[in-house]
Amino acid sequence: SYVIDQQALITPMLSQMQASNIGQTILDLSANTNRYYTTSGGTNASNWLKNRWSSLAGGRSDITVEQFTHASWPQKSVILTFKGTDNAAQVVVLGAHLDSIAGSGTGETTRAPGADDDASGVASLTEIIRTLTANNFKPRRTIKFMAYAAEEVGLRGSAEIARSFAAANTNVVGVMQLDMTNYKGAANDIYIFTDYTDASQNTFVTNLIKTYLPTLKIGTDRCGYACSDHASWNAQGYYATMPFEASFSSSNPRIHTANDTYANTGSNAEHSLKFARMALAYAVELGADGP
Ligand SMILES: N[C@H](Cc1ccc(I)cc1)C(=O)NO
Ligand SMILES: [Zn+2]
Ligand SMILES: [Zn+2]
Repeated sequence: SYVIDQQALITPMLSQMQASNIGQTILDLSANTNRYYTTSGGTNASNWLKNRWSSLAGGRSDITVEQFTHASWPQKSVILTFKGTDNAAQVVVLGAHLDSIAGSGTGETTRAPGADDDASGVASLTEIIRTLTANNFKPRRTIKFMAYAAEEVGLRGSAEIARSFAAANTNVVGVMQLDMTNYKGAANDIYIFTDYTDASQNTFVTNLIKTYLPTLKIGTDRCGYACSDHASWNAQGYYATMPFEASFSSSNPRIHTANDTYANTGSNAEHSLKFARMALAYAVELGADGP
């Protein structure tokens, strides 16, 4: 039931969220030569994020941070879990991908900052976690934040995780993917992608934006292929949504090159902040439902 009724909790949190925090995380992540799934940079970024999210979790016993080991490559995915209070069996997932790429020959010394693709998504999730923990937020449902390994090489990290959740019959009630949130290439602010996603959840997210971010303009588009990790969850029959920075034709032209930098998105994270706020509202509204 996509009821929107958490305004008292959400509205004050939205004003605490800051673009500068998102920008700093983008810089921290893109400081690695690259975050490719087989390089030391890719492993370093995973370990750095695990530590970063662990420090945000503080000493709370209902928050855990883990690294998901992938058998056939070194980069681990990072998962932070808010265990639900009285409806913990139902799970909400918010994801972004940790890895970066600059051409098929990416190796140890290849420069791939991946500031927009997808440090911007991981940084948006990080600002949500910071805000939720700062407000001692406790959801009724379990909420999992995921930074996937190996998205650029075939959505491989999210595919393994989504398959393992399906195999365990985990009741994931909804998934949101944030991949590329900081390049405002088109007229509208947030584009809801309609392929490999769920129509009724897309409507819910549209209503969240109208409720909590009423000045933002909403567009829709489609990729025409499985263009990010939401497709891994969709493939397992889970409801997914991917809000995206621009229309397909106007998306960031510098991705997958050494020029996908924070500076090339204006050295600010104002566009990402819209996505972080929308995704916080998604997490809190969906996380608020009882059994
Ligand atoms: N394929 C996607 C990039 C991508 C995704 C959606 C759109 I619209 C344009 C470009 C990718 O590289 N994800 O990491
Ligand atoms: Zn990419
Ligand atoms: Zn991406």
